Amino acid sequence: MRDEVPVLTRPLSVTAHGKGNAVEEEEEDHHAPPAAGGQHERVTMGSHLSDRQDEGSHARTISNVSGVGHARTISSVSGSELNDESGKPIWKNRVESWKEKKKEKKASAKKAAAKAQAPPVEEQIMDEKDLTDAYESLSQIIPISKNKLTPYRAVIIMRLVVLGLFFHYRITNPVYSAFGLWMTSVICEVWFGFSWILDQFPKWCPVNRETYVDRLVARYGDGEDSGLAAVDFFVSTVDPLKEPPLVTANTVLSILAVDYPVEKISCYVSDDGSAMLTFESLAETAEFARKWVPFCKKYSIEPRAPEFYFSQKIDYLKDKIHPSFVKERRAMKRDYEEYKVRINALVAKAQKTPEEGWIMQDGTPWPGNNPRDHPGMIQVFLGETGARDFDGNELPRLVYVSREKRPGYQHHKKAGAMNALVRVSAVLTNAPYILNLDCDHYVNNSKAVREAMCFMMDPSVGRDVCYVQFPQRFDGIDRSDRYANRNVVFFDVNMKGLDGLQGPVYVGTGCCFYRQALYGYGPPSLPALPKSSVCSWCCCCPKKKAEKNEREMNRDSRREDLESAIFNLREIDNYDEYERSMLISQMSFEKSFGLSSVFIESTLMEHGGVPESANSSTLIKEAIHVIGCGYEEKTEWGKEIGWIYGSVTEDILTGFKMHCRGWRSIYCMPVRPAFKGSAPINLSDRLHQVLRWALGSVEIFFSRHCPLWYGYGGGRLKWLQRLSYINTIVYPFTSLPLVAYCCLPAICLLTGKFIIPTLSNAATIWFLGLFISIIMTSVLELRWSGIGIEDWWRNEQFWVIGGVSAHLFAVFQGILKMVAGLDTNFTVTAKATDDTEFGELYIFKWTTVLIPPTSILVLNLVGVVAGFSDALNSGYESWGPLFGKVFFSMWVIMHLYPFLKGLMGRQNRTPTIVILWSVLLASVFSLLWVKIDPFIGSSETASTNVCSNFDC
Ligand SMILES: O=c1ccn([C@@H]2O[C@H](COP(=O)(O)OP(=O)(O)O[C@H]3O[C@H](CO)[C@@H](O)[C@H](O)[C@H]3O)[C@@H](O)[C@H]2O)c(=O)[nH]1
Ligand SMILES: [Mn+2]
Repeated sequence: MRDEVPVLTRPLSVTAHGKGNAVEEEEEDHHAPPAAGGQHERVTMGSHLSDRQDEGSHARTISNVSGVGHARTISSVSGSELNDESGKPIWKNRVESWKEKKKEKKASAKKAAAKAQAPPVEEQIMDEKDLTDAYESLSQIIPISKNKLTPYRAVIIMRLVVLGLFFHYRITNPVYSAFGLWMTSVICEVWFGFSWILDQFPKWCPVNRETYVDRLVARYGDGEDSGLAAVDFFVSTVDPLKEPPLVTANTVLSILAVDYPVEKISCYVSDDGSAMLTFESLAETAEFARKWVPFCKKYSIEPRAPEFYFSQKIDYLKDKIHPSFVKERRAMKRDYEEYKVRINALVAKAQKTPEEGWIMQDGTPWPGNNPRDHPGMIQVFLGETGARDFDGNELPRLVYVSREKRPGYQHHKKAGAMNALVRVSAVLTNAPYILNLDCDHYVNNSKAVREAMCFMMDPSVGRDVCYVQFPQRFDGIDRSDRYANRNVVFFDVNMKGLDGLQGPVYVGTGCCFYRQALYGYGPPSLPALPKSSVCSWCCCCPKKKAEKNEREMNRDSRREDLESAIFNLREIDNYDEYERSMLISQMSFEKSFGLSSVFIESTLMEHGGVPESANSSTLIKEAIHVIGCGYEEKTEWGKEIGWIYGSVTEDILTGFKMHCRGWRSIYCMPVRPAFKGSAPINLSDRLHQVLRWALGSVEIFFSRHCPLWYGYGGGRLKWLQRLSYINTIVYPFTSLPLVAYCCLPAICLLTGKFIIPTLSNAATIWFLGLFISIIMTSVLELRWSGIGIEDWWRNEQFWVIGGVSAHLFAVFQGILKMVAGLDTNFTVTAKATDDTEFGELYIFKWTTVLIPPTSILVLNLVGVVAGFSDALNSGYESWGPLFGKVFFSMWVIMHLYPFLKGLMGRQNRTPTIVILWSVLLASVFSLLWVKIDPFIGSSETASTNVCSNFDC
């Protein structure tokens, strides 16, 4: 057979299979050593597209070997031989015997279980201190000092009290001359107060953590035979034109060079666009990695993404730098430039699709020519059996995966892609941990995996940890971070707060999962819930909730069965193939996991790994099977298992489900950021990103997973954690009162009315008190979190900008989607490619999202002008109330200022024009105002108000 198929010098063929399309043929001796002088030999489990002639016969073979066929054959076998004398199925006996054994075990393990019941943070701190004597723990909670936290909490309580008194005052003192305005403003204020509570209280007990990476090595060893757990990296990419291959390549290279035992790392790249460009550039990247990885390891360089490494300035005069390093670095840089040229050539070639579609280098058409209708494709590069690096060492396995897509099948965007990877990786490598990254998030700290393992592999911490989330950090953001791209307040304040509760939310990238947690089970140390313990506090538990609870119960008992299966597989050495499959199908795992017994079996292996007997060609076939477009039909994928579908922010939903099951997550912030990504820095792209996130939240709000009502019966979500999840899904709705509130000052200025009546002494105190407590909470928050005031202010500004534009649109789109079933598409955020520094910042695309903030801005500017001209006309006594209103209006304008800047584009180019226009507009309006003045009657009443300068 080997003679018939030409030996590939470039692995430009892929394994593709599906619905009678191209069917692959396995290279029989794939374990053969790399071809002599095969500098390009990178195929490991690689395969060739079949000889067209025996396609038919081969297709039959496949369906015989694949899990589907297998399971079917088995279930048709008559049951007699599988039953014992009493007619009971053998597997059932085994389950029972196992359950008994487990009971015994449980009694002895009770103590341990009691301790593992996730004690509150304070206790945990104590515990950990005690434990340091017994053994060195791999991480520690560093509590925030009492003298920072206590005043913070005191001020929060104070603010809450003052807020109550303030509302009391506001509601009992209506402004009859402007009742509508007053009413609107009070409603808005009540909503703001409510959303403040949602935002504030989850930050009640923030924590910091510290990891001890060297202790990890001390405990588990390093290198080939260390006890470190394996990790499967997932990288998602969809559109090589928006997500440049070079960006993805850098991510991949940084993963392959990560500081971790090589055979424990695999990198799966999901190509949702089925682009030959992505595939070919991955092949180039695998080749380049053979030079790049040994270089990184030899000199311990950081970061290990070449683009970012070489753009760093290094000081050659530092004494530590070795001359050989300088030489090699220069050579490496040249190699990288050449590699870049090759990638760019591929990109250039890919700009125009040939009419007959893409042809691979071996002359066969690219199976993915139609991205909406193509077979699943898999190609393995490097790895155990593949090409070695230039020093002769093994490299991590790199797998290209493009899941099957067919018209009429939902593919569920990123979540669907991730789930396909979960299954492929389970079949091929089955690492117990999964680390997922967006294509533009490279590994910035080569110890990142070790950092995660400090939690995951620590028996005192890791048992109930579903994931370790790292903060998202970014490159290439303008120094002042005009549009709050860094999201510092979220990543350094809110997330630390959540870490003190049940753990940070999952943000879609830079997150290391425990694979078992993705399979829909609860944490191991929590017992199955007894029926009575549910709803201990919700006395009015309706029937529906009880039903839900029951479902949860069933899951837990199913888990028991699953565990029994694990037990069986381990206890019995010479178990029978048929019996095993019987066990699996009988226990209806297929209903949740789909029809792949290979995959289901992999889920039974808590510590990962593939069975040694497994033959790589059957594994590849099975891998193709599990990325089929119909695989998830009538299963629980996306509902209970894996990444959860139903929202464009699949990340929030996925993390939420895990927390509901009682898992906890960990927030890990190494000093050197673990991962770094890019963010859209121009206004329009940024607003669209925020729009998508907000839309995702609205989708969750209207779904069955709404945190307001989901998961009470049997759920294990802590209530402050729930509050925070509620906050993440209701925040877009704050846009409605926000728009109203931003228009109010302008309307007041134009009509001469005001929303606050004459102030009494008591009222002045409440206003002052509120004002001061707001400032104080912010200041104290800055103090414990260590973020800068500028970051905080940018966040405030962008909260208003996003609120009156993107969030508003998200609310309407979300409602439209729910009512009319209109679907919105996932617009991938464009990644920065512009070489000029911050050139992106000034790109300006006009979109409808910009209309509301522009109108609000203009309205307020006009209001201020009108107010002044009005005051000029009416004399001295009207200046008092004017200042109150102008202050109010300025508050809005100040918040929208970055937006104004964005509208103006590059400042040093267009200032004159803009100034001209604004002067023109302003004078036209003020002149008009003086002439017409339609509100002359009402301004009399307004002028009697002695209004304050304090507003909120
Ligand atoms: O059909 C799709 C669409 C997107 N993606 C990938 O999803 C990732 C995120 O997309 P991007 O456009 O970069 O979105 P961002 O707003 O930058 O991403 C943030 O927000 C998303 C939720 O909306 C999360 O999924 C991301 O992890 C998080 O970084 C990228 O790697 C894409 O390649 C797919 O794989 N398939
Ligand atoms: Mn992104």
